[in-house]
Amino acid sequence: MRGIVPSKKVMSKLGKTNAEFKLIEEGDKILVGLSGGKDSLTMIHAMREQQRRAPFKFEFVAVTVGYGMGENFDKLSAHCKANGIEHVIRDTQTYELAKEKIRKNSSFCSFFSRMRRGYLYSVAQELGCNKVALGHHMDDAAESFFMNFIYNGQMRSLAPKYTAENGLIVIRPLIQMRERQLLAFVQDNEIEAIGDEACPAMRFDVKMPHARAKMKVMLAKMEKEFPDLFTSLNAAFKNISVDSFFITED
Ligand SMILES: Nc1ncnc2c1ncn2[C@@H]1O[C@H](COP(=O)(O)OP(=O)(O)OP(=O)(O)O)[C@@H](O)[C@H]1O
Repeated sequence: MRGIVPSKKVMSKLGKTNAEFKLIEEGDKILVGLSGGKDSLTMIHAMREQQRRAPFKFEFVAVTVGYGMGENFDKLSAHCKANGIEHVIRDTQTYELAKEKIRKNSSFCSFFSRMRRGYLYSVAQELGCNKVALGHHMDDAAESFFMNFIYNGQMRSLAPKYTAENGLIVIRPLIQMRERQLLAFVQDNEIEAIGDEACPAMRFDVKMPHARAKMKVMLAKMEKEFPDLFTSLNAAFKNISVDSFFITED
């Protein structure tokens, strides 16, 4: 089954990122995290097409983690089925476990994300996957970079590939793509994506993820002033002069 094919630009970025960071390799079995948002939806279609084109064989399965909030994933399942993509749904008690945090009005956004990551890893192991793919893109990497810089005093971003403590390899095939490319993919193909309001943190009137929203606004302003900002950031993330920072000798 051919299914929906992402644009040439998306496929070429995926191919280049794959080759550059050796993300997908012969014999891989990859768990692809599918939230139902535009990013992970683009990712499953791009990987499906990559599987068709690549001269090597790999398998993948889309996995959706529910938060125990009565989410309905029927449409998402039907979409995967119609496009010949294996889809596994796992519901969890994350919401129940997070209630205490919600009562205390403390940040539970990161709690959801930590719990989700843990579930994704255990499902990956259960399904015999050696890699986990996440749909983060260049805008996410830039926002994370500036969030860490401004709020935490750290120089960190989102790596295209790393090995988690449990030995699973985490890959981010969309990391060199812009968010607007992913939005265009779902719009052009009239794919119904879950919007930002589906982020569990947005469902409660407490502690919204202000920091990320602020970074988005700041980056948009900077990009207006410096149109090549993201191209530069992408290059800078590969061109790090560690020696030029304040490193102590011991
Ligand atoms: N409920 C979920 N089940 C499975 N994987 C998920 C889930 N939520 C997020 N992920 C994975 O983690 C990645 C990053 O999550 P994040 O919350 O930043 O994305 P999102 O805003 O839901 O975006 P997206 O548009 O990718 O779906 C997603 O792209 C997806 O690969």
